[in-house]
Amino acid sequence: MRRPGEKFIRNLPLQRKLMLIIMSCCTATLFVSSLFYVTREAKVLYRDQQEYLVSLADMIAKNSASALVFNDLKSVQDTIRPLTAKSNILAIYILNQEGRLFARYHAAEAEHAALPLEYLPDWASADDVARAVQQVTGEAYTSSFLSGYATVVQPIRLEREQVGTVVIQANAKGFLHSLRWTILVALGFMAVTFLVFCLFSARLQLMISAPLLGLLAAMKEISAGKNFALRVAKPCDDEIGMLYDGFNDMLHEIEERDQILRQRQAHLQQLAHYDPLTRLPNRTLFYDRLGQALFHAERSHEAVAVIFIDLDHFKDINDTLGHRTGDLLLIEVAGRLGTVVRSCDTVARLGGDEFTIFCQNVATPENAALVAQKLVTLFATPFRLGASEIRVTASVGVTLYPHDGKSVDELLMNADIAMYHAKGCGKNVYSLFDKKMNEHASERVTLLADLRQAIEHGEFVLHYQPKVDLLTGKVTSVEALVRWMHPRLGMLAPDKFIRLAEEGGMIAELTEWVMRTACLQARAWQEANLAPVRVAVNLSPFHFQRQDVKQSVCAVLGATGLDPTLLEIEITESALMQNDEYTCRVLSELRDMGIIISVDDFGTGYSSLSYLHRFPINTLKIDRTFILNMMKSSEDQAIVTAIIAMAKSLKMQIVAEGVESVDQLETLKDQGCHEIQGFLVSRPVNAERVARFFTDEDHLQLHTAAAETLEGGVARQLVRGAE
Ligand SMILES: Nc1nc2c(ncn2[C@@H]2O[C@@H]3COP(=O)(O)O[C@H]4[C@@H](O)[C@H](n5cnc6c(=O)[nH]c(N)nc65)O[C@@H]4COP(=O)(O)O[C@H]3[C@H]2O)c(=O)[nH]1
Repeated sequence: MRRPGEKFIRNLPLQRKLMLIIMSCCTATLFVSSLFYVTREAKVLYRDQQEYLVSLADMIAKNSASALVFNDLKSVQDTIRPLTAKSNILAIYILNQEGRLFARYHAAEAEHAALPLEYLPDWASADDVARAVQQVTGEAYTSSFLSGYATVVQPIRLEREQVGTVVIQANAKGFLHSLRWTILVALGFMAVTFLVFCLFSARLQLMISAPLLGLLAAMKEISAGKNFALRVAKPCDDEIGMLYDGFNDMLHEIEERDQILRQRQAHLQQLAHYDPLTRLPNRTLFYDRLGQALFHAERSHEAVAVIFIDLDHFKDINDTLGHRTGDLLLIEVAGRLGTVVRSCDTVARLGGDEFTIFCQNVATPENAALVAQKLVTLFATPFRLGASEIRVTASVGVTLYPHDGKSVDELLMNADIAMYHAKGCGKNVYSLFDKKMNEHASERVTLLADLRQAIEHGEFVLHYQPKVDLLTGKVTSVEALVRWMHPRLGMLAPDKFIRLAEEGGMIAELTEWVMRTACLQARAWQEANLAPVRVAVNLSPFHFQRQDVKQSVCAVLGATGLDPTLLEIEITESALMQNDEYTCRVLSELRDMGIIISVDDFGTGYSSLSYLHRFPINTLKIDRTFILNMMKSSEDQAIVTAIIAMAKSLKMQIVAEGVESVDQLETLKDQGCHEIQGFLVSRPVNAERVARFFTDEDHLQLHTAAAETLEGGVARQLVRGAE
């Protein structure tokens, strides 16, 4: 337990503590040395006094011994009289051999009550005198000195025989006087030395405490200003100097860590608020800024336009040209978007190929539309990425505060809906938000829920479209195309729900159902003794993102017992490019099993024709848009010619999709296309109706003849009537 004084001392400032220590030590030393000095001086004085009295007593004893023997009082008195003139001698007593008072002499000054022999009468008995002398002798000199006098008792001897006793009593005035002076000198010395010590200790404590206090001041300054770049100048080379070195080292360390911390904080700040790729504000910062802009707009009654931009077919670019190119494109796009808006507006990247912009103080919806149009036009110029040039378009959705919505979430949702609307309108356009779009959006949500149920309840049917060999006119295979028998909306085409199934994560289940049904159907045709017909099934690119494509195909083949050579798998160009190595491996394995691999919608993607040979592809299906336009566009005609030539050189089968007219058929035939698929032969029809095509009839001859003999429109109706 600490004592209160200890606590008080501990809490004293350093300077005071040092002063206290130095002064305590000095005072104690002074006190002890002065005490020693005074004691020693007192002893010397005392001894001098004593020796003086003893020498007087000896002298009296020597001079009065004979007179005492002869009882010569007068001689004795003569001997002692001169001594009594000395100021310090109070009384002298001579006792004879019997111990009785023989002679006495008192100093002239006033009686000294303390003298023990003073009141002894002259006739006092020897015993009384002896007792009085005994009492005097018994008193220590010291005490008698301190009590104001001193007494010396000396025997008077004559030839070794004691003939009397001399008692001298003296006052201690001289001794005390000298002692006082000695004490005064000691005190004076102490005072002067103390003063000198004070000055010295003040200086000394300053020498010790100043560097420490300097360090303390520097520490306070650093902790107040957080300026870790500050350094303290070392005042000396002792332990305190080492403390300064340590302090500086520590500051250096802290400064370095502080710098790293600041850099990391800045980096984290950047990561938290900015998109690392494009350096545009990210979703968090955009939400924050838009929130503030809306707050400001509400107070100043201004309108704010929120714009959602989504690149069209960006995924295909990523899949076919690689993610590096995709990233470079996004950076370029971000740069271009920044050129359209004012400095007070914000361009952000929400993720993927989605960008958002808000423009403050938009006077009218027309102004917002103007900005949106500018944004769409931005994409008219191709993007130059290194050596290659990429054309990409964007769909833009615009919504207005406060007209369309008041909150950040609402506005972004509206802009998103408007953007989807623009995509639905054929992409590369902008669309202003309309409340009706919301209805579409909610319809989409309802349809998604319906789709989930449809998969559970099996509300799908397959239609089949034949592919016909251009040389023999016979059906080579049929493509299975799914339809949804919606309980409320009737039969829905795949474009109404395939994307939904992909986005809703249901495509794998749906594809498996399609594959199983198509394989079962092919088996059924076989069992009905029809010529073996191959069925082609579409595999979604999303399906390829799962790592079990082969497994699910094998499972279906195993379950249905269909010969793998009677199964064809159609995948789009983008699926082919998506995961190069994996896709290539899976397709090779499937082809090794005898399954035919076709590339669907060929020509719409970004695949480099030169590396097609690396994939295990049997067939290329030229996209129907080229077939549709080839009779009017020489460019499309050239593309079709090039695809056919290239496929031939790679020893691939060529199928032209969407053949509707005899002209198209003839042209394709002339160019050496192998097969056609299209309304000219048949629309997709149910299993029962498609089976009619599995005879040996030359379907091309049939349709061509019908088309040639009748007027174009009627001919087509007839041709389609075959469905
Ligand atoms: N204008 C015109 N169109 C023609 C002609 N001949 C055929 N078509 C249409 O072209 C589509 C051919 O299928 P696709 O290119 O694989 O394109 C398919 C395919 O990509 C996808 N799809 C269909 N069924 C499935 C499926 O089971 N799974 C997956 N993943 N996708 C499917 O939906 C797309 C559209 O299918 P459908 O609406 O059945 O549309 C079919 C067919 O009706 C023609 O002469 N003129």
